[in-house]
Amino acid sequence: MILAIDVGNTRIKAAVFEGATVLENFVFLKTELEKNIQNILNKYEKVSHLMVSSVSDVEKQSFSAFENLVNIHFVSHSDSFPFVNCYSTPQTLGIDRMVNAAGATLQFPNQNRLVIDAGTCVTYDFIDESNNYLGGAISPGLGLRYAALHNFTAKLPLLELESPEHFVGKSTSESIHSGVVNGLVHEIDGFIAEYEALYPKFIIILTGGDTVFLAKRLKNTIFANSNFLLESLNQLFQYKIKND
Ligand SMILES: Nc1ncnc2c1ncn2[C@@H]1O[C@H](COP(=O)(O)OP(=O)(O)O)[C@@H](O)[C@H]1O
Ligand SMILES: CC(C)(COP(=O)(O)O)[C@@H](O)C(=O)NCCC(=O)O
Ligand SMILES: [K+]
Repeated sequence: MILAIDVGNTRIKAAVFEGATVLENFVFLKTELEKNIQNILNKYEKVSHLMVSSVSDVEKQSFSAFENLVNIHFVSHSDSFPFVNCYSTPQTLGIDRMVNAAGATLQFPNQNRLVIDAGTCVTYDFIDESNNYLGGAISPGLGLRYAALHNFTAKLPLLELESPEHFVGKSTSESIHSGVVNGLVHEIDGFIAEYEALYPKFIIILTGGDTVFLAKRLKNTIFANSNFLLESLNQLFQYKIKND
């Protein structure tokens, strides 16, 4: 049994896997990391390995309390991945993006793939059919867009994510909701259209905390799976066992 842990910039997501099956999902804040991991390990005594992806300041030492209980693997740039990394600064590529790219490569062989991860940031990652990881884009996520409008202006309130009622915002709050939500939806549709001009055929995977909210608003057919990064960690673990 393995416990996959995804430390993002907003929160931590974790899942216990038995083979390819998810037994349970967990979400918690990094301030409650130790307590939550301890509870999970108490409940699932058969967990033998932790597979961790972190893009936050949570490092390997944060798990030192569990070193005697389980094997801990922190995914790093020096691991082997099932794709050729064509990023010009491979050492600065986000580990979460590499894990998503690994999952896309392993789960959807021999095709072009675009992974969109809508979390704190929205990341776009493209892996071609020859398993070359080409790169992509980073833009602010929904929460970050709301926060930025408030934090960098004098007059804009901080609003919670809401579905815009009108495309033409008729008040300050309607304008903000339209700008943030329609703005990101158009961005994603626009990116997909640009990739389509370059690659006639590719599959699209949407993941991250805003998957469900965004999926129903997009034009294109996509695989929407909030759990894709955790599932990719599990697949990368199996890949590691075969290749080490
Ligand atoms: N309970 C929640 N707490 C925080 N964000 C949430 C929650 N539920 C949904 N979200 C959405 O998830 C996004 C964060 O996604 P997530 O993938 O968890 O981020 P990260 O991996 O960067 O920590 C936010 O933009 C927010 O809109
Ligand atoms: C872009 C990110 C901040 C996304 O983080 P997230 O939204 O998953 O919390 C992360 O992938 C990162 O720190 N990347 C490093 C820069 C790069 O990928 O080029
Ligand atoms: K992301």
